[in-house]
Amino acid sequence: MHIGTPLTASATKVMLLGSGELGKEIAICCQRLGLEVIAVDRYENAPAQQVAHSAHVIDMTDPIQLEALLAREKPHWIVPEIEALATDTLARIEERGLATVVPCARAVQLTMDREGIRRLAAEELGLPTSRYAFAASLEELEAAVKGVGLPCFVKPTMSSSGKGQSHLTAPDQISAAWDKARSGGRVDRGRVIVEEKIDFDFEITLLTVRALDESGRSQIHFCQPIGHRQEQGDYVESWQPQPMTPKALEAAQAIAARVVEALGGLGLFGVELFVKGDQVWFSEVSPRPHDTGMVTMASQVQSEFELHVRAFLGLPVDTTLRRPGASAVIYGSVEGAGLVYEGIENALAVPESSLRLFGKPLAYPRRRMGVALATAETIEAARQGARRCAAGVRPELG
Ligand SMILES: Nc1ncnc2c1ncn2[C@@H]1O[C@H](COP(=O)(O)OP(=O)(O)OP(=O)(O)O)[C@@H](O)[C@H]1O
Ligand SMILES: NCC(=O)N[C@@H]1O[C@H](COP(=O)([O-])[O-])[C@@H](O)[C@H]1O
Ligand SMILES: [Mg+2]
Repeated sequence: MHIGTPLTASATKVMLLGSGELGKEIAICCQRLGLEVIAVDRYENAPAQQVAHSAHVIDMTDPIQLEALLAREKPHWIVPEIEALATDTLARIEERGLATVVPCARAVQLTMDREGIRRLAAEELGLPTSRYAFAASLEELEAAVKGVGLPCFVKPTMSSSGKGQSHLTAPDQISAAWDKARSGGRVDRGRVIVEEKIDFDFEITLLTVRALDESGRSQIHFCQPIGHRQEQGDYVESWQPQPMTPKALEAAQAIAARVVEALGGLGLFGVELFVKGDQVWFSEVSPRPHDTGMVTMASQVQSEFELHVRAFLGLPVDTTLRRPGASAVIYGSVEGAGLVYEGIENALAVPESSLRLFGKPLAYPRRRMGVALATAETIEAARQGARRCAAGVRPELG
């Protein structure tokens, strides 16, 4: 299928690389449009694999395994869902015209690595970011922290959801931060980024969609900003819309548009920004739906997942907010296999609430196992609703 033409019987195969909670919703949206979904992940029975036509378990960072699977399945679209992938393999597949990588291989390559996206944003595009430096040894890290200044963050160059991340307030924490970054990322590349801590009023995810218009030209669409609260580098609560000054919104949209245009391709991007008054800093970007954007399943006419799928298929998109909404994370709380949930009747008694329990086969206390969603007349009421709904759900070992 060529982008912009109706779906045809000859191009209907989507391969998801990563099959977590975000992939599960992408899979459902693809299936609603009649596509075949092949869900791939590093472990069996991952959330998207439970709703896909077929599933594979491989090490997606291994180019040989990934290439062999792609050669066997021959998908028309490859939809990366996590960062840790053999992205050079994806670039080769795209170059040879064998499949469309969503949004494009370059965007996936640049964003999998904090160094790639940070250098693009700060050095090539000249966008405002925190001060930063990279380090490849404990000695280099000590020098980098000195240069950037305290307080700061140390993060593995390849990681997400706060994995391997440390917040440093004193020099004697540097060595522990180095060890944590090396062991806690999804892939140890032996390299870390040090970032100055930005003293923001709030942080947002600006979901930005690059889609085709009726004449086949690409166009940028923005969702309303999503506010969120993070603990230990991982999101615990999000809401939409996040009120901000017209100047800050304008700056946020200008930054997001520049980043998304520079990355290229069709799809939805989660642009993470820090805001203080009218001032906005670029933090990072996901070339795919964002965890904080799960709120859009309740708050928007089309969720971030539907927008992603529509955009890469060349279909029309609508980013309209339907009603103020919020999401609150449900953690595993316990460790073990086969989690069951008590209290769902009470949780769902919250007006305008709904649940997404992901079905991850294995729980541990800080693993995200589900989210509660709620809408209401006001943002505050929606946040309260989502929190109450989440608190009502009690994960237990079955
Ligand atoms: N330079 C910074 N200044 C202030 N806060 C920061 C900075 N870097 C990270 N944080 C805080 O830590 C959170 C997680 O950081 P970041 O987004 O870089 O990690 P991540 O592992 O990519 O997480 P995710 O995959 O969930 O986006 C941010 O949302 C923010 O709350
Ligand atoms: N911030 C990125 C993010 O939220 N990614 C989501 O978490 C899953 C991994 O969860 P797991 O670590 O519990 O397997 C990923 O597959 C994706 O859906
Ligand atoms: Mg982030």
